[in-house]
Amino acid sequence: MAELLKNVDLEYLLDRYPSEKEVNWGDELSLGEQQRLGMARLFYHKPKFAILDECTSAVTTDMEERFCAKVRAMGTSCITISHRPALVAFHDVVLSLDGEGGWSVQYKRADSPALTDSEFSKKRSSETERQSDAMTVQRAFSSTKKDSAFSASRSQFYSSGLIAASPTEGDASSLPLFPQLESVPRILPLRVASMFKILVPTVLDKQGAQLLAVAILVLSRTWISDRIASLNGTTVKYVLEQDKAAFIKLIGISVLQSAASSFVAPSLRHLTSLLALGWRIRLTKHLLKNYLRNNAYYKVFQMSRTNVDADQRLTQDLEKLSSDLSGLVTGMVKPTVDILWFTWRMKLLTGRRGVAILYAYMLLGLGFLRSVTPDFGDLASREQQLEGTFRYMHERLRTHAESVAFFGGGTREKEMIESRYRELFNHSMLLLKKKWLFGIIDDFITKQLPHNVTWGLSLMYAMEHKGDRASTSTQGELAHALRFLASVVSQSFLAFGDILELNRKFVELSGGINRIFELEELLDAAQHGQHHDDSSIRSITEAHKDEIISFSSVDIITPTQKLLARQLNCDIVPGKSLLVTGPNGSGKSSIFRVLRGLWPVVNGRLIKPQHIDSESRCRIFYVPQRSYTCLGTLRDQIIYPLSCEEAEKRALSLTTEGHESVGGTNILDAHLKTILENVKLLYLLEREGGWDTSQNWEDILSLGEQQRLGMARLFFHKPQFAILDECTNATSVDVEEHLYKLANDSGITVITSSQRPALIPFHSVELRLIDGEGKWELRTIEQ
Ligand SMILES: Nc1ncnc2c1ncn2[C@@H]1O[C@H](COP(=O)(O)OP(=O)(O)OP(=O)(O)O)[C@@H](O)[C@H]1O
Repeated sequence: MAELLKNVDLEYLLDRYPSEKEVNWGDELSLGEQQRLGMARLFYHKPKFAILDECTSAVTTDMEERFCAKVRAMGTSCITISHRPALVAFHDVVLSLDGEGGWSVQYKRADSPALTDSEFSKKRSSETERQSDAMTVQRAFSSTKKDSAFSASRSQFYSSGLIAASPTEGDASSLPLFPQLESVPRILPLRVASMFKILVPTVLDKQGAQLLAVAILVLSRTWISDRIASLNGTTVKYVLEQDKAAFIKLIGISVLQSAASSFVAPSLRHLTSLLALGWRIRLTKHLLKNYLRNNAYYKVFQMSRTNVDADQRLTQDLEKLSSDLSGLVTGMVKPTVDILWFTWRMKLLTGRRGVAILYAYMLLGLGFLRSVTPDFGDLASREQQLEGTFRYMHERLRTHAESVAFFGGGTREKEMIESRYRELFNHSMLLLKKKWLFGIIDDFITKQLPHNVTWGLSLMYAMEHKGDRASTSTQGELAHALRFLASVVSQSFLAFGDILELNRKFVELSGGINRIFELEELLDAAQHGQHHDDSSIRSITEAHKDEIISFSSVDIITPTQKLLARQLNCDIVPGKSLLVTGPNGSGKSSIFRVLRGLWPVVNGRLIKPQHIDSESRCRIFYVPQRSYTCLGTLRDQIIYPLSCEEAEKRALSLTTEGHESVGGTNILDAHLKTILENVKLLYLLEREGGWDTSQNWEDILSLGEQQRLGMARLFFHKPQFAILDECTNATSVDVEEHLYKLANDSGITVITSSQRPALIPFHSVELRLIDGEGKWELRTIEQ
């Protein structure tokens, strides 16, 4: 394994991750590192044929060359999809598709005539834009036919002068600490208190009124149960006395009571569900407020020490918590009211002695049950966590379905999913077993044994009852009282059982509360951390001429405390674009993370214009390495992160007065159409059926198309500074140059991370990250 990693220059990963601990590789490795790991996988499998689909677009040309040479030496035939003309030297056949049904095959044979420049230009005049894209690689193929090496890179035509460099030595132990996202956990009662503040801020609000209605319905249900219990006893009395008239009257009352009971039970269920829904909305709103502010979602996933499954907590856990809570309201009010009510009834029937016996039994039972109750809170919380992991595995498969299918990795994925499922299954089995065993004891103490107590109390009542036992009326009275007593005692025990059940529910609920409020505290910490970081970033919001991005002695450090650039000093002024270069994993994207405020400035000073100016225009816009398509229409893809209304307003503000009658949407669409034309994606508009088509854009657009859409987004926002993080590496060199020219012409100062020499002419300054261990150099690019 070490040898394989050495082949792809990744041996340092062995030191960085010495233990077998599971790491979120997608988050912690740069794209170039991931691509190199992919190549290591290829060297491990040594196949006869390899399909390489733009899989080295983020590594340097040198490294790519080495890979190709090694794959050849292995005897593997490659089918490569690439926009890099340099790669054609390693291939014998080129298949060019023009995206409009046309294709051509060129063989690398010494006797096959190469297309001359004049032939290319002749061909070009009859080409559509997309066909001309396809010619780039063909041209490169023709020109490298006889060379085995790469053509000289354009970089050699540029000279450079040193402006600044990293200090030579540095003390690793004096590195400032990367602040981790951490919260001080609060104790459960405090968490419960803040939950109630969110759920029921005042009795007069909607949820307060619903709570009150639930309490009233519960009270009436107890009263009706009492009436029914009393009627039960009276029926026996009238049957013994054979009093027909009284019996019919009783039936009438009973029908009325049943009707009331039928109204109360479903209404209570309905109100409980309403309450749960209302609470879920409140809690979700409360959490989302902080979750989606100041990039807290990013910090929770990337910068917290613990693995927080925020998605699971915000969805399923929240739903369970709110329904459990609303269930608890009825579950709590009912047995409390029942116990009080029936104790009073009991006292009337059996006096203090009966009540004392009942309570003595209840307290003993409760004490015993508490001592044998397993920790259902922890068990339930662990179950929710395992459910979250299991769902995450399926989500990952959905996101990476195509890559997994290309690898034929179904069996391996099945194993991984099954191992998570087994964990969940085993835990659920354990929980079920504990619930079953506890249920047996619980049932015995709260439901079965109490019969004996009932009998004891009945005997006590009968012995104390004075009267002529031979007379029918006394017998009827006694029968009535005994049935009533039995009902009262059994209702009391049911209530007692409910109270014991409450104990279990409380413990379970505490698990849910802990999970949700742990997230709430982390989000809170993320918000406060943000303020703290901001204080070290001085945002300049003065006149235009002062707008500048300036790093002064800023250490770039990863969350795992690895130094990438020591005391970086670098100024970016409008009109002087910066090119950031360096090997994979040297920290190019990390500088952008610090600049965008995702990672904190741990020391030194960073000056940058405010992200959004007073006219809500973006000053610094970021086009990421991994393209992002949002949910929504084609229009939404370009105007993201603005909403349609905001974009229309902006389009209107850009136009002259005469256009106002045309309408915001039309003006916006006309503007967007020009942008699509510029990034050579106009065909999408026709193909997808207009601006309002909603698609799963990530799946239906190729990577290159997604990258061009990303650039269209940049041209729509037209910021002062644009951070372009290898965001055009899946497009052809021609298109890439065209896009950079457009950015230059639009007055956008770009800060680019790229491995492509062709982009050098578009920049004035180069920041070289030399070894990914802190060394850097700032150089001018002289053309
Ligand atoms: N969230 C993180 N936690 C820990 N380490 C990280 C994290 N993100 C990046 N790194 C590490 O920091 C180093 C620099 O990463 P960065 O993404 O800045 O590289 P890069 O120069 O942009 O690479 P590439 O050319 O491959 O895109 C890498 O070694 C990477 O593994």
